[in-house]
Amino acid sequence: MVSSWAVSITALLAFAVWRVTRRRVLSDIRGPAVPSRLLGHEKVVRGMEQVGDLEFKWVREFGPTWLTKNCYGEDNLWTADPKALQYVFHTSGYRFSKRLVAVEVTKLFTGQGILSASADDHQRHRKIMNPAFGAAQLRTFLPIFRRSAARLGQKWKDQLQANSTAEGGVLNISRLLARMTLDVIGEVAFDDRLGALDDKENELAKSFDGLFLDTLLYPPSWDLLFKASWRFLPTPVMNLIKYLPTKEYKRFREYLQTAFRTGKNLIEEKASATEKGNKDIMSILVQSNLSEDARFRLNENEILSQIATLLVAGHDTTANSLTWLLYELSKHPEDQRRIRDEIAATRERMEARNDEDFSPADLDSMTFMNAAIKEVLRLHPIVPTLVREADQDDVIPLAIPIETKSGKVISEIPIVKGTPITASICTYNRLESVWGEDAAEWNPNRFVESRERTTVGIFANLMTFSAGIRGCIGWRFAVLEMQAVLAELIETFDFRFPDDVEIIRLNAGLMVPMVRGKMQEGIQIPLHVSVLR
Ligand code: HEM
Repeated sequence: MVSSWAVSITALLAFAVWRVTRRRVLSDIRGPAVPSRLLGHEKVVRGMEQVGDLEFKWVREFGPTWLTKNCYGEDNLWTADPKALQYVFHTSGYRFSKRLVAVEVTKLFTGQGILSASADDHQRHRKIMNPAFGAAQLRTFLPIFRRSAARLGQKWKDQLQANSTAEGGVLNISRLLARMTLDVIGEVAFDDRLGALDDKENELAKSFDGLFLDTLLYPPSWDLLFKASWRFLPTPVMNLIKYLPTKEYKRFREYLQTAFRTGKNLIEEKASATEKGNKDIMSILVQSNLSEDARFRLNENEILSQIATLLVAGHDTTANSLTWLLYELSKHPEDQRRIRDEIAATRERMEARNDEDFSPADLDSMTFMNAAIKEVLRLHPIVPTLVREADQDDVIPLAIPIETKSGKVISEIPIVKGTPITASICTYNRLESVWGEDAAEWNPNRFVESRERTTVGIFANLMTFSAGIRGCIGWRFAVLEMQAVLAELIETFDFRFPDDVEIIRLNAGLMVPMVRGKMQEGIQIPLHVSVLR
């Protein structure tokens, strides 16, 4: 009896010492001085003048893995280390969950969809939706991407004619690009003409305009502290958060209601027309509701939530990336010309075959254009950070060892359950050890020259689409859409960066561009656009 007590106490003591040691390792990790006991680094991080500026500075000072404090003194382990990122997001499966705050905020504008689902539900959602995003299904979308890009081109020509000269003038390229990608997701996913490009008053597009600027840009201190306290609130109280009367919660509520209303109309219109075996998104969603097998069933709320999710995740992301791409090409006319020449050569081959338009293989064959797409996803990742939390005690492996405060050089970091890990995607995408000395510069050639690289993420060794089982389901969709739209726009227009404009990168949930000194005008990149054909 006495000996079993002694064994239990010894085991408990050993466990306590082991956990304290783990915590001590974490507190030995270097990081910037804490600016506020209550807010930790959260206020300075969310208030950064330009996305990534502080992280780029910290990586130079501490190496690619460092420690900051969250609100109420919670430790936050940041990493841009390729091995650590691959471990957390890919190798560990579901062992690193999304944090409660991220899940609850996501629910405010997407409901109970794939983005906010926890492990078991997520696996079910993903299994149901995966077939709609396969390579074969995607090929069938290409004509819609091309037609939509041509309609956007015509809109820009009309605007130029109305505002300046038929040959050219200055346009804010981001606004109609977002409207076009919204129409694309409507047509491709739900076989519906949302009409966002033609109708200025389009209800869905208007409920989306400036949504993230009004909700997630520069949160005040009280909001950071309030959200940090959510983990202590019981679920029934959490369920009331969406009814809070502040601007943030009101705007999210309005968007979700509009998206659900749109979704209900779509289901009513399309339900009778979908056939078993069809792999388009709407058919898959409608059929999943009828499934008798619980592993493949989505209830109505989940279907509406997937529609709300895809409307958000499937349009602004690609529009923003295309905006940054045209921005870089306007600043690098020689690269723009090289892409135009490549398109012209591919068009010649395509016409010699008597084909009417580019095939996916034609688009894939444009080496430099594809390098430019990869380069913009590297340099301007529109999701600059992702946060996860360890579901159990674990050890994070590092490819690039770091020196601790006590002078040790370590290549593994033991952590305790609950430790938040912030993946600095924008920093990983610019690590000199991975991308070379010019990692901070625009240089698509890095993707033309084949070099040995680390294996991280789902596309081009980038973290821009995240990695692993929760990585972007729409990455192939996004890449094909970017190829199709870019080829159309570069053939039709010449883009030049205007004098006296400075673009800044801001974190409004997604990384968005604004003009310095004109933030009240919202998201924009004004470019000088001239018509070529
Ligand atoms: C350049 C464009 C895009 C970028 C950079 C991007 C990036 C991302 C990232 C970083 C995630 C992970 C988010 C997280 O862990 O919280 C994600 C997830 C997701 N994306 Fe994308 N995305 C893009 C385009 C698209 C498109 C076009 C679609 C749909 C048509 C889409 C649908 C989704 C969905 C449904 C998820 C959730 C996946 C899951 O949880 O299993 N995305 N995306």
